Amino acid sequence: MPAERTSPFPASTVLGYPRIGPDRELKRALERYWDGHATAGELRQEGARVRERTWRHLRSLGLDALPSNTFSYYDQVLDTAVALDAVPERYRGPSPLDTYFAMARGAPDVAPLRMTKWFDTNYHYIVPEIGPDTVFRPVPDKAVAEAREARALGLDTRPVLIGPVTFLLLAQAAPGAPKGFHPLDRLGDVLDVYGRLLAALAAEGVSWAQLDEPALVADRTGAELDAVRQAYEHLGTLTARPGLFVASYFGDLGEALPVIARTPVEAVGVDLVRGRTPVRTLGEELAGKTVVAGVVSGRDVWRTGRDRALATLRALRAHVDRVVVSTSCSLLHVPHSLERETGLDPALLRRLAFADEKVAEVVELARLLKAAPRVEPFPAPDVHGGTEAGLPVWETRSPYPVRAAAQAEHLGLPALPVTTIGSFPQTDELRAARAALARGELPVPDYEDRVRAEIERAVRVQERLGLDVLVHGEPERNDMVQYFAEHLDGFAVTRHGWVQSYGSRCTRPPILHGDVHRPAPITVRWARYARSLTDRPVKGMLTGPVTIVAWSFRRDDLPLREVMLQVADAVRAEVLDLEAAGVSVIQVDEPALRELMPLRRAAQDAYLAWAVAAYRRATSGAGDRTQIHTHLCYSDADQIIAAVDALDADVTTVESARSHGRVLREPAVRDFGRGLGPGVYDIHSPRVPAAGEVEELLEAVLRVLPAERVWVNPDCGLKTRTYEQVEAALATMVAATGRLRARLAPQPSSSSSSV
Ligand SMILES: CN1c2c(nc(N)[nH]c2=O)NC[C@@H]1CNc1ccc(C(=O)N[C@@H](CCC(=O)N[C@@H](CCC(=O)N[C@@H](CCC(=O)O)C(=O)O)C(=O)O)C(=O)O)cc1
Ligand SMILES: N[C@@H](CCS)C(=O)O
Ligand SMILES: [Zn+2]
Repeated sequence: MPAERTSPFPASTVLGYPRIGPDRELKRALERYWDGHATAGELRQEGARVRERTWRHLRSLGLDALPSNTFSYYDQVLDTAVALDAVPERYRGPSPLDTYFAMARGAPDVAPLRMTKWFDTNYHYIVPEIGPDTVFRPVPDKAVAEAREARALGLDTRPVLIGPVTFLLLAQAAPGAPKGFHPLDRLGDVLDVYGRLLAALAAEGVSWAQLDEPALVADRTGAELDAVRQAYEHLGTLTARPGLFVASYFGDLGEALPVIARTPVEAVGVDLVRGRTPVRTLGEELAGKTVVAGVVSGRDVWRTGRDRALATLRALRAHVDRVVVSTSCSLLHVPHSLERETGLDPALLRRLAFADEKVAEVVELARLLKAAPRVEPFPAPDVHGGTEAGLPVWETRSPYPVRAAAQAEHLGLPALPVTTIGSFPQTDELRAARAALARGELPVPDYEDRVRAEIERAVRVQERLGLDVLVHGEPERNDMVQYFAEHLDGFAVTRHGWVQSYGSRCTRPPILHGDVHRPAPITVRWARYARSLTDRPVKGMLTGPVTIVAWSFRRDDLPLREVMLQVADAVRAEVLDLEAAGVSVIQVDEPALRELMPLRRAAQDAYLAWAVAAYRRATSGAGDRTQIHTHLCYSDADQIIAAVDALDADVTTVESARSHGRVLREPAVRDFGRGLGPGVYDIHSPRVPAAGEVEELLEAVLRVLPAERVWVNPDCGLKTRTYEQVEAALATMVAATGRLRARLAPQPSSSSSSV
């Protein structure tokens, strides 16, 4: 019996912890290695330091059960693919580390695997590729090594892997897989390998393993629920294995709850912050199991309501075998610690908790739970989401065809206009200057001179390469959300509150804690300056209300749609000011539109209705001659193309190259009634695309869309690239466009079918 073999789950834990390091040590080590300034050994040493610090620190905070294998050099989904040896042959390189980074970032002659959003967070994972012929093999090295490493420090840990069902649901079919194949078809083979991974962990003396199954909080088909049953029946009945803890997070288990409850796994993790399942139901279903109760939010920065959390824990304990106090999900999504945030208003500071403070809350709640008398089962208060009405929209724009004609006349652009998404490389010098400005070591006028010089550099490059709609390059911005937060009332920003976004890239999500107002125009000055440098149109560049809210930690005392409305009004005012300053093309980015989408279908239409309304409220003040652009990236735009159309932007640029033109296969794209720019090169990889690749993608676009509505642009902004890479890639893009224009020229009014 597993129960005899397994020691009880300790009283407090977290599902995961930030891994970038309190000073972003891992980020720096990775980038040094990638730039050739550090050896693999030096990178490994830094990794080991980050892990050791994490385990020791968590124990010093009083946490009982420590997770391991939550460290990653790039991404935990990629790590799980490697643990199953699900490595496409084209990536295999001279060393496992090279192979790993080739999958994540590409290599000179091979594009990386697709990267996309991790559920509804701003974290991105690498999408594994599984085909009918993928040969799985257990590679327990990393998980075993980390458990061993911690053991050498005198600390027992619980290795964490992505669970088999979530892993396969998140994977995509390998190129060349037969139509109708889905990675989940390989469940049987994958389970065999998970079994062997678990056996290796048991042989290492590990008493518990955590299998993350966040995919179970979204709607699942009967076949998918059968897969859950099959997976955990199989793994649960293995003899050589640690105790099994299946962790769900980001919502309710819903119909997966009774399925998982009837399998022999010993522990189940439930999200009691976002979940709405009554405690009584959870208790009845999970009676006889250990419940890892996620009462401390891993998705926000607010302190936990102690009394309410304790009441939930006590109610749960009345039903189930054992209650472990935990976070609702990994703490990967919040910054390390408040300790160094000396600049925050003390009144706000008292309301906040970052990862370390949340760990302390978990520990304290476990202590209080232990001390609290047992209660008879009673129903905890149920919380209901309620329905939310749409936002009022102020429609002032004419129908698209009227606007399109006015804009064509006003802008006089060629066929297939070439543009970029907004940012140009953020050079080390620029970042250093901004850091010096923040320290008070660089006077504001000197900093602004540098920004002006950067704008001029970006404009000259674009003119020289022959782009049609220019951008100013966003050099004055540290981040496309933080910059606006710094200029709006109602937000606070942190000094060190870094959260990983993908690989080594991080953001400092602002804290939206009060009513939002725009005290003064934000972008107009720089837009004016950029316009003064050139005769070509320069896009005004704004971040949309959905994205500003999505990428901030937001207040929870107002409904989300009301918070968004306040931000939409601030953006609307900025659009009007840009227009009044003579800016004829204004881009309002909404890359996070898809991200905030509820995971359950029942809530999605209502969300899209008010998210779209917020966007339209922000942009509908613009006159007909003003061309409104929007941009979405990593947004699985194919899934929401109808809502994207409803944004009513004149031009939409979307990610496409990194997902190999997937968006083009979406039937709704053919019906997309406005300008569309499916990205023709992947900016997230240092690789410069070959001319043939760009041209092929453009040809594919032109087979689907009428040429008069096609725009040519990269997948996303260029801030993470170098000028050298950008100039080469943009030159390729412009040259490919020139060749296609020449082929279109004899039939200027015909559609794309001739291309
Ligand atoms: C487009 N994306 C964005 C997302 N979310 C955002 N909030 N912003 C985005 O742009 N989500 C989806 C996508 C992909 N995600 C990202 C996320 C992050 C980056 C990125 O390049 N991040 C930078 C940090 C950006 C920043 O805040 N820069 C600041 C601070 C720079 C810094 O580190 N300064 C040093 C000192 C430097 C010196 O002295 O020389 C320091 O503070 O220690 C700035 O420029 O001022 C990153 O490096 O991770 C890209 C895509
Ligand atoms: N305008 C932004 C959008 C990124 S999603 C940029 O170019 O970086
Ligand atoms: Zn983007």
